[in-house]
Amino acid sequence: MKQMGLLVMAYGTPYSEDDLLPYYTHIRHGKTPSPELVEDLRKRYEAIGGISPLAAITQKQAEAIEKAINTAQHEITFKMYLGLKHIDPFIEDAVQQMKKDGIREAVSIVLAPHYSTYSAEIYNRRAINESRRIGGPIIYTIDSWYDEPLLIQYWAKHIQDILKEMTESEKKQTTIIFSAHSLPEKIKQLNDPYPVQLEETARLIAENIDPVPYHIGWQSEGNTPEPWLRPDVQDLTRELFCKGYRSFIYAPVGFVADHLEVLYDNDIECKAVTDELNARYDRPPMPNTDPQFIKALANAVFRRAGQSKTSKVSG
Ligand SMILES: CC1=C(CCC(=O)O)c2cc3nc(cc4[nH]c(cc5[nH]c(cc1n2)c(C)c5CCC(=O)O)c(CCC(=O)O)c4C)C(CCC(=O)O)=C3C
Ligand SMILES: [Fe+2]
Repeated sequence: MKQMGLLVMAYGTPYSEDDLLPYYTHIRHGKTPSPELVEDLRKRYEAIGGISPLAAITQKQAEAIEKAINTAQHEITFKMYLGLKHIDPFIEDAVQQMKKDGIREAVSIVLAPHYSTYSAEIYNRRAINESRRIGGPIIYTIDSWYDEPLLIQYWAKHIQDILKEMTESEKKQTTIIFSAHSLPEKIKQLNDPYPVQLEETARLIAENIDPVPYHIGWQSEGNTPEPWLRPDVQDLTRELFCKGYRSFIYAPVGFVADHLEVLYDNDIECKAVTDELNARYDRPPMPNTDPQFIKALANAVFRRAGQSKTSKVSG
């Protein structure tokens, strides 16, 4: 049977408080953050329980994708390698390990559904550059998977679960806020598909649930002077409250796991706004290792492996 590498790439999170400074410095391209910024970040991690559950979830997601894809088909055996953006094991480490293990071809997937110049493009470029540098495996990258049917179904099911508990009059005052991580506004000039892909994810999910008005927002914007994509989800909540909405369903579909951006920026910061306004707050569970969600990723990987074969035969 054919063997291929499965390179699963994700953001990474500190494993302990000691990792906080090097991790944050890496995110800032090697610039040491001020003590105030570090303290602010430390407090946010503290508010969600000390450190993030993300490290364990990412590991479990990666193992689950490997298992799902090796169980679902018997043409190719995939061997999983985890490569992180901002902490070890780094993407480059994973590519080196694949080479050491004699892997000649690999499919890579990023644990973030939408393509952007700040996410998928960087992950994929780092993997391919390292492989070229060391003469490692050919890596078939996946740009995005924001419209995978099982991803859409996952969110639709969990939003519908919230809607079906509401009375008709409650539902009439409800809106859904679909969101992703904000990025510097200049991505629009680069024709980055990120905003359009988020809209498409929202539209597809909305098609599969009871009709409720929905809006697009951005969250977790960075601490820099340049303009970021807006509206921010908290500002948007106030604006929509003024328009008469009294119940808000937050669907942070740009993310796939329980981590700081969701557990703090949604569950603490957005919740503080809805509490202040005396409005209802709901946030569906994150996909984490939900089997249907994992299958969505396995499907995307398997399709890409198939394309690699055809492109080789024809090219
Ligand atoms: C697009 C995108 C995603 C989604 C796609 C993907 O997943 O790749 C994402 C995910 C995540 N971002 C994360 C953590 C952080 N991101 C930061 C800062 C930044 N993110 C950015 C972008 C993104 N980030 C940007 C443009 C900055 C500013 C950098 C600068 O200064 O130029 C900072 C610094 C402090 C702060 O700004 O809060 C932290 C701590 C965690 C882990 C959470 C945990 O540990 O639980 C996750 C999953
Ligand atoms: Fe980030």
